[in-house]
Amino acid sequence: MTQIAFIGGGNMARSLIGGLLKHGAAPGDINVAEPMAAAREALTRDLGVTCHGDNKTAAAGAEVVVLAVKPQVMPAIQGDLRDVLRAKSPLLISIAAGVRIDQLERWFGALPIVRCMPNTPALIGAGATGLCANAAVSAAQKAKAQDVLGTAGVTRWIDDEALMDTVTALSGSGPAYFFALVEAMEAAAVAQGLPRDAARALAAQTCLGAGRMLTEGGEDAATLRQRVTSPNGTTQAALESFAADGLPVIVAHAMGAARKRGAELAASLDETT
Ligand SMILES: NC(=O)C1=CN([C@@H]2O[C@H](COP(=O)(O)OP(=O)(O)OC[C@H]3O[C@@H](n4cnc5c(N)ncnc54)[C@H](O)[C@@H]3O)[C@@H](O)[C@H]2O)C=CC1
Ligand SMILES: O=C(O)[C@@H]1CCC=N1
Repeated sequence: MTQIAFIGGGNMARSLIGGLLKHGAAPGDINVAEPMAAAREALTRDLGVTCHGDNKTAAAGAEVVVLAVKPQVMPAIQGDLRDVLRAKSPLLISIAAGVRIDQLERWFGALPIVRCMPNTPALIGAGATGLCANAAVSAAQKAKAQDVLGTAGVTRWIDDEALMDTVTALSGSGPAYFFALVEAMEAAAVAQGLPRDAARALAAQTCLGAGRMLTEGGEDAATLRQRVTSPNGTTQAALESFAADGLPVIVAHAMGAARKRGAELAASLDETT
């Protein structure tokens, strides 16, 4: 089996490792570098993977190295990894928001690099990941990256790297938009008098059902929306209120802010490295 190293053992690493293990990867083939002792213990206890306090040891011998640290931490790990990466020239996969392939090449060397953007539903195998490769990635390595991220859910290759910040704004951050909408729906229902537990259960199941119809039914969101909307009915009243309050503009602004923040995160790293 492929030896995979994760640099950073936080939320996303845990989600991706969970997916790999569910799809037949052996815990012994996965090494994780994580500076926090409590996080290392939890990863070993819960997932059976081997954890290390230093990045170099974790990455040594790996065929695939997944960089799962915060964007701001990325430049700080180059010193640990540069030599070990040069020696073996593994496939480098970065999941960091904003961080560009040219920056990764500058910090870690001329390696096969895949920049990708997964999301937290990877934890339950329902993730969505956009991937973008540099020219050094072979067809076999592309398939390998697809295998690693594919265990977490749906994958799409993005040819134009500039669009990775849009992928981040759409599916990377998207689960949080969805949760914010659910919070608002629950709060409105409670304000109208519904008990909190009923509001929570009905909102969650509504979202699950709607999500499944989108992914399993083969019809687009507009068609499904129209089917709910009886002429002059309750849904029409709500949707007209959304439109009057500018929902599409609100969403476009929010996704613009997310995309801009991704580019800013990367630019701030150019200033310091
Ligand atoms: N949370 C999310 O929804 C998503 C996050 N991402 C990206 O994934 C990356 C990780 O995010 P999270 O897992 O949410 O963050 P996290 O904070 O849960 O995990 C980062 C881990 O890196 C460790 N770390 C810190 N310094 C380190 C070092 N020098 N060497 C090795 N490990 C170190 C931390 O102790 C922590 O456990 C970020 O770059 C983020 O942009 C990508 C997609 C979705
Ligand atoms: O908020 C963030 O920066 C990360 C990237 C996408 C989701 N979480």
